[in-house]
Amino acid sequence: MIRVESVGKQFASRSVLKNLSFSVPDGQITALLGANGAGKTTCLRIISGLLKADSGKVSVGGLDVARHRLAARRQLGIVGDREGLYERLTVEEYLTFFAGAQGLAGEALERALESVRVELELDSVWNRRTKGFSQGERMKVSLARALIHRPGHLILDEPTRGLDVLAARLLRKTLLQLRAQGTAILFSSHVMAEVSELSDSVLVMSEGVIVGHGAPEELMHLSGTGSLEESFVALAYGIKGTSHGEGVLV
Ligand SMILES: Nc1ncnc2c1ncn2[C@@H]1O[C@H](COP(=O)(O)OP(=O)(O)OP(=O)(O)O)[C@@H](O)[C@H]1O
Repeated sequence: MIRVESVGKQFASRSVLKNLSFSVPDGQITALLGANGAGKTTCLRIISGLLKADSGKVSVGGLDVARHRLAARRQLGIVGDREGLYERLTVEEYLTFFAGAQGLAGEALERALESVRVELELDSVWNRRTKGFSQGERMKVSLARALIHRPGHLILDEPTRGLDVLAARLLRKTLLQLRAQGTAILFSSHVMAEVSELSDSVLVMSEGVIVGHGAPEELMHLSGTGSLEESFVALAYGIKGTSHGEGVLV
């Protein structure tokens, strides 16, 4: 489980996260929605230990991220929004490097490599240098890197951005398999169809606070709207959509 408790963050005295609290249970997919600039990436970076919160606490698998950063990171896979691949390395070399950094060696390392190669359909690029990789190829390698040590928790920042239909489908299939294996998954997205299809639970963030939390159907019911998109717009912007797509302030 990932727990975010009363987290606050400011940039140059501007509050970006305000007393934020939520949890991401094991074996569930939780979506984090919000308008541009709502604070999603900041929140994901704090959970990942890449950024320090000014106040509050984050734990991953019971480990406080600020106090036990490395141990918490071992329990976490991260697919970020600006992934750097080492362009001179082949996929196999790149993943071997990260697997080594996670303490994998010998047979365990071989098994881990084999497992992500098959699961993420990496055969055709396995021995290619990553320079010039397409968006879909980059995503698969990033996901393989995140999963190489089989973490119990996975965080993804807009993972389907720029992906074609097949790559997005492979990603969704992988996330559903991981959920079935008990992984706690948190992903940010702007794509409502994908959020509806994948999520057990949705968090709607607006200006650094959670303004809605529940199963997609619950949010639709609570906001009295007929679709997740309208429900999101009502919660995140305070605008209730009409059947013509126009909006009125509530
Ligand atoms: N390092 C930083 N320094 C100053 N301000 C920052 C920094 N990082 C983020 N911000 C600001 O914090 C706010 C939240 O940014 P964040 O990237 O978390 O939003 P987001 O919800 O992920 O947006 P998007 O959907 O556009 O990716 C924005 O106003 C952004 O400009």
